[in-house]
Amino acid sequence: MISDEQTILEVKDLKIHFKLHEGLLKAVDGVDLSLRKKETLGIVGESGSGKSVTTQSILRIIPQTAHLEGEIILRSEETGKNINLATLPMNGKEIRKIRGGEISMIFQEPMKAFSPVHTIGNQMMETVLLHRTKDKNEAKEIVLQSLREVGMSNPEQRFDEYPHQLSGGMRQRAMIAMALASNPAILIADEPTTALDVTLQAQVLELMNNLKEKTGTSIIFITHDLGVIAEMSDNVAVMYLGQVMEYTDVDTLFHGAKHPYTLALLKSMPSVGAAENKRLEAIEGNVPTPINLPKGCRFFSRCKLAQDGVCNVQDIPLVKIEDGHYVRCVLVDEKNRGGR
Ligand SMILES: Nc1ncnc2c1ncn2[C@@H]1O[C@H](COP(=O)(O)OP(=O)(O)OP(=O)(O)O)[C@@H](O)[C@H]1O
Repeated sequence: MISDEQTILEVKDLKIHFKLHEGLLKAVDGVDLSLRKKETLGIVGESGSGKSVTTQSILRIIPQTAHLEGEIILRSEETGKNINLATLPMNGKEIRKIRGGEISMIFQEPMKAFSPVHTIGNQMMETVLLHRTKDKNEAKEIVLQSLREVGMSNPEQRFDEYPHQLSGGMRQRAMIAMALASNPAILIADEPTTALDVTLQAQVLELMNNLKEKTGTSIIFITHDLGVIAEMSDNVAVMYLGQVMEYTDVDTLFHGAKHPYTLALLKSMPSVGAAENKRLEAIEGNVPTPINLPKGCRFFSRCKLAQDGVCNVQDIPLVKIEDGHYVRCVLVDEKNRGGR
């Protein structure tokens, strides 16, 4: 994965396991990611692939019962230091300063971000006073400016309103305004538009892209929707059962993907302007629970190309097949070597 002086976040061999009665659930099992300045990294995969747990671990908001291993290195511009977020105490001062400061998060459900009993303005003020300025007048100006930037009509009035008084779309905008008011280096967006109708979704995605252009914030965008990936991402990590199966730039994802799982996801995606009779192929079967998984490729049980004795013998590494393009599949790896 590209890692250079532009890299601001690096996740190395991240593992998040939960001890359950049924066995060890490996929600995330050896994930590497890298995020550069001004980059949008899309993370895509079916439900249960480990997208949320991966990104929640960056902010250390996973349950205390989770066992976390690996490194999450933030190259902090604020302190000029490399900080391993994986080793910070979960509710310590350092991570609390980073949460909502250098790294902000937005969710599918804005009510998760807001408390119902405080006004939008007060909640945003609290964030700004904690992370940007101690001056109340200046903080209020920053809050109003953020509300204006996300296209909120009548920001002065919105300032004094409670979250439930806003429409769904406006709440989503308010949540983005709150996340950006602290001027974060990184914004993590976990399915922020999934609950919105198509028009609102397009508006919110455009808004995020515009704000990113303006502020230079890097974004990690989680979705199960490849259409959204196309709209938002520079690079993409395709996840399945706690592992990155393919990692590449967005053009290569749509025009030169190699992993059978990525190809299956692409075939299951309705494409705009496609012939009406184009058949969509759902991926057969369900994502298994990641407990007591057999050796070998995680996608083995659902892969149409799977070869017994080849794909299920040993764990498969993520292999670089070209600059910036990584694939976790022995068949692709063999073909690639043979082709040289
Ligand atoms: N607190 C928890 N305790 C036990 N298992 C968990 C916990 N949180 C998540 N998991 C399991 O970890 C795996 C990954 O979950 P995660 O929510 O990260 O997937 P996801 O790709 O984000 O899915 P979705 O798109 O549905 O949010 C799943 O098998 C899930 O059941």
